Amino acid sequence: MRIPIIAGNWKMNMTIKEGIEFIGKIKPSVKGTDVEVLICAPYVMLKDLVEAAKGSNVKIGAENMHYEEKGAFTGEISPLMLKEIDVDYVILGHSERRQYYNETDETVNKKLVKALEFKISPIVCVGETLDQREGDLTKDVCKVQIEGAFNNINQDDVEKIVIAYEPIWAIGTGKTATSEEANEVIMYIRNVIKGLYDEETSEKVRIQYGGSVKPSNVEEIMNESDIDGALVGGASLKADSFVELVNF
Ligand SMILES: O=C(CO)COP(=O)(O)O
Repeated sequence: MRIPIIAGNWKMNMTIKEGIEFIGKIKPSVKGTDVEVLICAPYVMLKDLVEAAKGSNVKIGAENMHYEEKGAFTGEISPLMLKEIDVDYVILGHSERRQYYNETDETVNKKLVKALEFKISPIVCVGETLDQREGDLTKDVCKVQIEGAFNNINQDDVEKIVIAYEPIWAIGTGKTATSEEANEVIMYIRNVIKGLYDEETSEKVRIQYGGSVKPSNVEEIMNESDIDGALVGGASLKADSFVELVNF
C-alpha cells in the first residue's frame, strides 16, 4: 500500500508570518485525511513552521540542501542543520535548481545519499523540457535522471525515497500533462526502478506528479493507477486551495 502524499512547494514565496498563519489555518482542516500532508518552504522559516505544525499531521520539508555536512560553502545549508530543526523532507533536483543553479544528476545523487544518511525523506524530481517532449525524448530523459540519482543507492533505502515527475513545460504554465500522459511516464519510471532493483521494490516507491496541479484537476490525477501524490507550486500558496488539494 502506497500512502499518497500531497506536498506544497512554496518556492521563493511567502513571508515567515504568512507561513506560520498558513500552517495554523490548514491544521484543523487536514486532520482527518489519509494522505500524507507536506509543506516545503524556504530555509528561513523552516524552524518556525516545524514549531507551528507540532502536534498535527502536517510535515515540513526544505526545498534543497547541500550534500556536505559542513565546510566552506558560503550561503549553503547542510543536512545536519535541517536535521537539527526536525525537518521531515527535502526536495532534491527540482527543475528550477537544475536550470538556474547547476544542479546535476551527480549532485542530486550526492544529496540523496546524505539525506538518507541523515534520515531526511528525499523527494527526487525528474522531468523533461518541452523540446525534449516534442523530440520524443521524455522517457530517455527521465531514465537518465533516475539512474543518475539512484546510483549506488541500496535497495533497502529505495522505499524511503519519493520521486516527483514534473514535466518542465507544465510547471507554472497552466498546462498540465493529461492524467493519462502523466500516468504513462510514471509507470515507465516505476519500470526503470524495477530494472535497477526488482518489482517488489518498484511497487513500494511513491511517485508524485507535479505541474499545474490545482483543486479542479487533482482528483483526476490522483485516480490514475500509478500516481501516488502531487507536488504543487502555485495552488499550494493559499490555505483554502491547499486544503482542497489534500481533501481531493
Ligand atoms: O514546480 C512545481 C512543484 O514543485 C509545480 O509548480 P506549479 O504547481 O506552480 O506548476
